[in-house]
Amino acid sequence: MIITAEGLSKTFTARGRKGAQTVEAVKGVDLAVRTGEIYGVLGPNGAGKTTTIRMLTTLITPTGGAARVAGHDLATEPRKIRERIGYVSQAGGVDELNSPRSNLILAARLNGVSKAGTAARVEETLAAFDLTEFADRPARTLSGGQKRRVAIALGLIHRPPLLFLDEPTTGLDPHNRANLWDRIRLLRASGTSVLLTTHYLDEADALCDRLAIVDHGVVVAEGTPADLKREVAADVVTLRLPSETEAGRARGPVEALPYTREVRVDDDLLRIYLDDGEHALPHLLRVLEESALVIRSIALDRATLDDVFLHKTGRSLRDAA
Ligand SMILES: Nc1ncnc2c1ncn2[C@@H]1O[C@H](COP(=O)(O)OP(=O)(O)OP(=O)(O)O)[C@@H](O)[C@H]1O
Repeated sequence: MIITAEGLSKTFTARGRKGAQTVEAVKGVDLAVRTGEIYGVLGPNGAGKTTTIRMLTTLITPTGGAARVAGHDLATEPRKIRERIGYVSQAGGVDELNSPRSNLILAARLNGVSKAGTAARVEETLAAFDLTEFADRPARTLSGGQKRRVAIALGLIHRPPLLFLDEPTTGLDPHNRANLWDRIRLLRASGTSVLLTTHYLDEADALCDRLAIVDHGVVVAEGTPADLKREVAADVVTLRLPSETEAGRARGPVEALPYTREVRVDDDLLRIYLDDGEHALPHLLRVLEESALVIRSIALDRATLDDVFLHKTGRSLRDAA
């Protein structure tokens, strides 16, 4: 394991005009991240993802719990941890007035790359992130995607075995997101372990080997994307009925069917979780017709991580975000 955390927690005390207020940002998180995997922490805004990353990267002290990161104890060996990790914050840490090359030279020297080795390391890193062409322009003149690549290159200049990425693709267009996903996969292929936070369902699904879904400072589910979805159901049939009352009326007959795993009513929508939607659908419709229920529309989809979030928290991650 490259990261293990047990009961990690953080309570902030914010002092305002109304006196001191405490916020339990993280409430006892357990994590086990394997060496060489891309591990995702998925959750809505305010779930405690950044706070968790800031604790694991030694930037803030936990209120409770313990962790080992890259082979060292968080409480007693923070300096050793810092030598072995890279961290790319949401803000990115790129000095906009300076060029990618100067940014990288400074990061290399700050992170203990030898003076003699710095020039070659910087050139390699610029090339690996397709930055050579813009290496000497002030970073403020770069596009969002290019700037993000500089930020990640900065986190990797000292070749850490573990990289933390806080919301790496937020604000990027689909092309740049896909490009960054490929780069993160290349990192894994070269043996680097990656912990990233995201609130994008598709990102967690497509990119992460395993993930923790967090909400209100706790882990509500943990596993591979496929296992998490399988736990809920393979398929989701969504039926739109004329009203919420009608949807409620449909619930009983549908719940009674042997292959139904779970049914949710959401306004005039009836969401039915089951394992073989294609085969169940004709039967399902017949049962509803027998109950004289009118169906306005039908959709059959594979279960998503949003269904997992809904199942665990009662809310959709899309709404929660
Ligand atoms: N320094 C602080 N003082 C007080 N409260 C804080 C502080 N930092 C974070 N919080 C609170 O802790 C909670 C978790 O915040 P955190 O930034 O970890 O969430 P997040 O999941 O990373 O959200 P986002 O996706 O918006 O970055 C929030 O309610 C936030 O307002």
